Amino acid sequence: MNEIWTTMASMMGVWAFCQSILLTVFPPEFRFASLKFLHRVFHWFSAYCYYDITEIDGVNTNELYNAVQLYLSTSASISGTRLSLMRGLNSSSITFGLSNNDRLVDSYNGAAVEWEHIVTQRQSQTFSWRPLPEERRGFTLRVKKKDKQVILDSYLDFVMEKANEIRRKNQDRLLYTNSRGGSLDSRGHPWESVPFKHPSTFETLAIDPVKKAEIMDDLVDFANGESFYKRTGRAWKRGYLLYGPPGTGKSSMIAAMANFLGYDIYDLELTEVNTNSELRKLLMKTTSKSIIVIEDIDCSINLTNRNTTGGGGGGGGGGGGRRNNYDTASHGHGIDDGGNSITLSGLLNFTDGLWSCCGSEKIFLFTTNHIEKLDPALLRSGRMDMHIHMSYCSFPAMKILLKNYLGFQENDLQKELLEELEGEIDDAEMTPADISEVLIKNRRDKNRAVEELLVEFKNRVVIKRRKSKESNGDEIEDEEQEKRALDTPTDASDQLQETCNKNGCDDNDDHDKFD
Ligand SMILES: Nc1ncnc2c1ncn2[C@@H]1O[C@H](COP(=O)(O)OP(=O)(O)OP(=O)(O)O)[C@@H](O)[C@H]1O
Ligand SMILES: [Mg+2]
Repeated sequence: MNEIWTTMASMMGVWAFCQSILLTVFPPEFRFASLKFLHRVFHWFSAYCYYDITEIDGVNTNELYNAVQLYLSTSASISGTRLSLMRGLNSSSITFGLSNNDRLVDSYNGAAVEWEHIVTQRQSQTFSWRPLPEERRGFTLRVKKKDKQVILDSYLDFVMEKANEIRRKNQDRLLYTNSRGGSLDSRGHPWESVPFKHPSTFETLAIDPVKKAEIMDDLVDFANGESFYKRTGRAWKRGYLLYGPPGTGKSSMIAAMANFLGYDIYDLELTEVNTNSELRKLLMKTTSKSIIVIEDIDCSINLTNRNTTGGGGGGGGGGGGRRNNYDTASHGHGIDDGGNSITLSGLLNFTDGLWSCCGSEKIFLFTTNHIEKLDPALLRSGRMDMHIHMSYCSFPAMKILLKNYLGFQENDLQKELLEELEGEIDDAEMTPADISEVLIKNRRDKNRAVEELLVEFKNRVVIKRRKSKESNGDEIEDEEQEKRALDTPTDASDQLQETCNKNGCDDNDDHDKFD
């Protein structure tokens, strides 16, 4: 090792000596050409080659730079003497880094490499579409020429992989949003992020335990499926569609999935994105091991017609915004996309096209309250691999809520009470959100909470029966009116007119009915 350093030092000495001779002896016009020549000769005889990894590559942030910085932070913490310490906004731990113009030696498969961190002031602001940082930062990697191949083939991949591992370990997971639409910030990112701290997990999620186990197994298979996806020639991604009424836990399920897998979430607000190419750019800037979510897909843009480029059509809940009411949303007609020209085919390409596999290990997750409004193209296998119905609270799911909210185990409750609850719950059609409200309200008195829940179930069943009786009554009345009209031919046209006025049909339909 010492010998290498001695040789290096003497070569550097020779190089410096030659440079000083050149600068003093030769006239200025020869200096540049001679320096270039000497430089070449020096590198020709040198046993090393050098690679520069700059922080900003053109206008984009160089991910390799960030990865190297993070990777070196683990080695630097052990061996460095002068280190810069960092704690990221979203990080829960401190990382170490090389100070400006400091060096660090690393080894990989028996090959020694040297990293140097180089920071210089940016001379003058060159023209750019966005402001660039004041400092120009980069790493120089020095590798022996004989080790060049091994370093280029696998060391840099190893560095990237290790950096991702460190990032996941150090950093709290992030929730990204595209609130700026598709425009980029000064480091070229279209996404803004905040720490993701949603407490929902599969333990707290009240859904049927068999369904829960199935979903968890599917997620584990996906996360461990790198070789499977490679072998079968499929992009390493999976699509889930969560559908069901509001308050059944669709958003809670997304958070539980992210917490279970340790993935970041990209919450894509489609109404903020104007074009298909903006959508593609957003996708390109998502990282691996992430869940890309589009909530309320039926309300985001008009997705019922592949050829429609926004505006008109019958897709959503109106206004391009989120809908809050399950019942009223179903009557929405048309949609004003406010200049949004994303098409269904743009979205399909986003989830399924060539671009969807940039980066890997990504989950696409759509939610909707109205699965019947979605285009079949969006639902076919391969796009949305698993359709998960989030339904009204079932008896097994209710037991999970009783346990989580009140600390009840199954044996803590009287058998008769449990049976009564079981008998009513399906007819009551209450969502887990409704049930948890009752439990939270009465959580100081557990027994009262359960009694109140039973009362609520019974009330709902009564209301539901009354409503269905009323609507049945209306139907019977209509039928009887029509029958009377047919039985008394002289009054028929008047009677029918009355029925039609009530139901809103036009003159042409009348003839069909009579026929
Ligand atoms: N299956 C569930 N398990 C546990 N808690 C639930 C479940 N469903 C709903 N909740 C509770 O109800 C609240 C609302 O649930 P959530 O936002 O996940 O419903 P959602 O299906 O996404 O509704 P929306 O369709 O309106 O977006 C949450 O705070 C959560 O605590
Ligand atoms: Mg939701």
